[in-house]
This record gives sequence, C-alpha cells and structure tokens, in this order.
Amino acid sequence: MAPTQGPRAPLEFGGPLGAAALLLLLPATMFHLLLAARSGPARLLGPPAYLPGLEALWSPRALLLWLAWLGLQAALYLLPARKVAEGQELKDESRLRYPINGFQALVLTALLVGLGMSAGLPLGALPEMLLPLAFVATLTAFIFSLFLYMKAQVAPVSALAPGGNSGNPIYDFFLGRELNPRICFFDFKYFCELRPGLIGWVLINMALLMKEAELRGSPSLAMWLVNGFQLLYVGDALWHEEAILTTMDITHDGFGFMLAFGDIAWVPFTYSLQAQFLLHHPQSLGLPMASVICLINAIGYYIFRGANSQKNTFRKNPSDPRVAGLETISTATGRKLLVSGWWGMVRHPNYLGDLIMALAWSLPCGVSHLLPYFYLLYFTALLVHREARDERQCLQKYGLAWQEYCRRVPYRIMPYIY
Ligand SMILES: NC(=O)C1=CN([C@@H]2O[C@H](COP(=O)(O)OP(=O)(O)OC[C@H]3O[C@@H](n4cnc5c(N)ncnc54)[C@H](OP(=O)(O)O)[C@@H]3O)[C@@H](O)[C@H]2O)C=CC1
Ligand SMILES: CC(C)=CCC[C@@H](C)[C@H]1CC=C2C3=C(CC[C@@]21C)[C@@]1(C)CC[C@H](O)C(C)(C)[C@@H]1CC3
Repeated sequence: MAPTQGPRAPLEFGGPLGAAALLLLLPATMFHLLLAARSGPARLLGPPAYLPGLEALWSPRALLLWLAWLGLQAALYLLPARKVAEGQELKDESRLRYPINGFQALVLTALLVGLGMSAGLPLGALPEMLLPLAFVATLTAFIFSLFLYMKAQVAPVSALAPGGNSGNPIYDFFLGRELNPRICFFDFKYFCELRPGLIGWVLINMALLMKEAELRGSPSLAMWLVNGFQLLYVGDALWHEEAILTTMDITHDGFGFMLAFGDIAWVPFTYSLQAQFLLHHPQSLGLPMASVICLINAIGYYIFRGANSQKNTFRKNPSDPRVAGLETISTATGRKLLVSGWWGMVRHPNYLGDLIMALAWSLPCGVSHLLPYFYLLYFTALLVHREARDERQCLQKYGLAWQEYCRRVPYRIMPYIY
C-alpha cells in the first residue's frame, strides 16, 4: 500500500475519473494539433483529415534522436554551473540545491546545432519527423511517470507532495506523488521543466523556419516574429532560471504524468503550433501590422517580467531599494504581501502579461483560422484554473491577511474585467 499523507488534500482535476480522462485527452489533443497544422483545412474543431498508422508514428531514427537529445540536455545540466541556488524550505526544514546553468545550456545547444549544421546536419528535415518524435516523447512520458510513481513508494513521507497521495493509483500517477524526485544532485522535475522541452521548442521553431526558407526562398516575416517572440520567452525563462524555484510547480505540485508529459512532450510539440501552422499556411504580413504585433508583445513582456521580477526581488530581500518603498500587508506567517506596484494592480499581473504575449504569438498567423489561437485559449483556461488553485493555497497560508489583500486588490488577472 502506498504511503499517504496526514490529512488528505482535496482532489483536483475532477478526481480519478478526471485524471483518467486527461491521461488520454492530453496526448490525443497534441496529436490532433500536429495533424491539423499540416492539413489543408487546419481545423481546430472537428475530426483530423486522416489518422496516421503505426508506421507514421513509430521510427527508430526518431527514438535515437530523442534519446540523444535527452542525453545532451542531461549532460549540459551536469556541467559546472555559474551558481548553485537554494530552493524554498521543505517540510523537514532542509533546502535543496539547484545548478543555475540553464542559459548556458541554451547557448551551448545553439553552438552545437550551429556546428552540426555547418557540417551538413539537415535541420530542415526535423519538421518531417514531428509526428514520430511526439510519439516517442509521449511514450517516454508514460514510462518515466511510471518510474516516478514507483520511486515514490520508497520515498519518506516528508518527501511527498501535498496532493497526489490520495491512494488512488490513477490519480496519483497523473498528479505525481513525490515533490522533488532526485537521484543524487540530479533533480528530475527542475531538469524537465526548463531544459529538454523548452529548448526543444526553440529548436523545432528554428527547424520550421529553415524548412520555410528551403521551400519559399526565405522565411516569412510572420515566421520571424513567432520565432523571435518565443525565443525571447524561452531565453528569459532560462536567464531567470532561479525564479522557477518559487513557482507552484516546484514548491507544491508532485512530479507525475501531468508535469512530465507537459514538460517534455506538450511544450515542444504544441507550443510550436504557430510556427507549424505558418509552414503549411503561409501568411503575408505588412510592416505596419508587424509593428503593432511587436508592440503588443513588448507590452506583454514588460508586464510579465516587471511583475515576476518585483515579486522575486521582494521575496528574496524585502529591503531591496527597488521594492522597499512599496506598500505591504503583514501576515501571521511573518511574510508580507505586496499591495502596490504591479501586485496592487491585479492579484496576478504576471498572468496578464503572459496572456498578452500569447495573443502576440498568434496574431502573425492572421485571422482566417482558429487553430493558431489554440495556445491563447488553452493558456487562458490553464491560468484561470491555476489562479484559483493559487488563491486556495494563499487563503490557507495567509487567512485574514489574504482576505484583506483580495478586498484591496479586487481583480484577479484583468483590471475591471476578471
Ligand atoms: N507558459 C506557460 O505554459 C506557463 C507559464 N506560467 C507563468 O509562470 C509564472 C509563475 O506563475 P505561478 O507559479 O503560477 O505563480 P506566481 O509566480 O504568480 O506565484 C504565486 C505566488 O506568489 C506569492 N504572491 C501572491 N501574491 C503576492 C503578493 N501580493 N505579494 C507577494 N507575493 C505574492 C504567493 O506565494 P508566497 O507568498 O508563498 O511567496 C503565491 O502563491 C507566471 O508568470 C505565469 O504566467 C505558468 C504556467 C504555465
Ligand atoms: C496541459 C498540460 C499538460 C499541463 C501541464 C502544464 C505545463 C505544460 C506547464 C505548467 C507550468 C509550466 C511553466 C512553464 C512551461 C509550461 C508548464 C510546464 C514555464 C517553464 C514557461 C516559461 C516561463 O518563463 C516560466 C519559467 C515562468 C514557466 C513556469 C511554469
């Protein structure tokens, strides 16, 4: 019998039934999107134009390439880091240590890919392999999650996550049981969240850009914008790698199928949807419209980065001159809550910025199809759900002080709307 934790956390995602449905629905959605992007009608809703047979999904070459990619990223993770950061305090009052070398991994990967290309590596052939690559990534996520589930059987109770330990195997497999599964210094969740999937996303985008250049003589302006915006997003995440140590995924959620599949399969193969769409459905974009889209992305990035940095600076050192003048509310835990600056505008200004950027990533694809707007729709649902989960946790943590914060900052994500 799996060890369960003290008082049981309320079940999320519709409990075991919801988790079972998501285990099938998430991979099915990812394959639907991959097929729809390359089909003529590019329909988001409605059946795909064709169903691929096993021969289109299974390729030993894709498996080799995928394993080589995971191996390369793992090797880069183990290289000496410019800094080793400490995570949040755990239940047993210890803190884990994490290497800060994600940006270095991005740069080294770019150099290696550049070297490979100059030696004849056909990056433009990658778009043809997206289906089999997504298939092996999905298989890996299932097998890896099974390993994580088994590993948690022998983990001490103090290492388990608050959710994901209900005793129902399907629910716990989906949500994840252990908070920070590791082998020695190698932290699986931290590695997966920022390396193979996020850097893989940029590489797939770049391959789609190269393929477009091969097909049409040069990449389109729309393709350049999508590549540029998403590279900025990934580069920013890796540059501010340490900030991930305070996110809900690292501090609260167990590592199970949801995050493993999300990190290594969902992110690279669905977040590159706009570039996939553009390869098969070229769009002409004029300079005035491109400038407006750049402005929208810049506004989104400014809010996203400003809000995330303000909170991280405040959490690290509340007397830092950049945040010392901001108004705060004291809580019974000794920690304070910001009520002015970005966090006085809405209760999740970072989500607002992220959503504005999501809009800017879809606009270069025009308005003839709904498909490239999938990311915006999915992301809105994800962030609204995430915001509700975070509110519940904050109310539990901060009680009356949180209620006071909600009274003073009544809007959650969008001022005067939500
Ligand atoms: N591209 C993608 O697919 C995804 C992107 N994201 C992005 O990841 C980033 C991190 O998001 P996420 O981890 O959800 O949450 P946040 O970074 O918003 O962190 C929420 C936590 O911040 C602290 N907090 C809340 N309000 C205040 C306040 N007023 N003053 C000080 N601290 C406060 C609380 O923790 P405490 O008090 O304990 O510090 C709360 O639990 C966001 O920018 C989001 O947009 C997220 C999910 C998916
Ligand atoms: C539908 C499904 C499979 C859900 C799983 C959700 C995950 C895909 C996301 C949960 C939180 C994420 C974050 C990022 C990527 C997506 C996932 C893993 C993130 C790494 C993207 C870059 C950002 O700058 C970030 C570092 C703030 C962010 C952290 C959360």
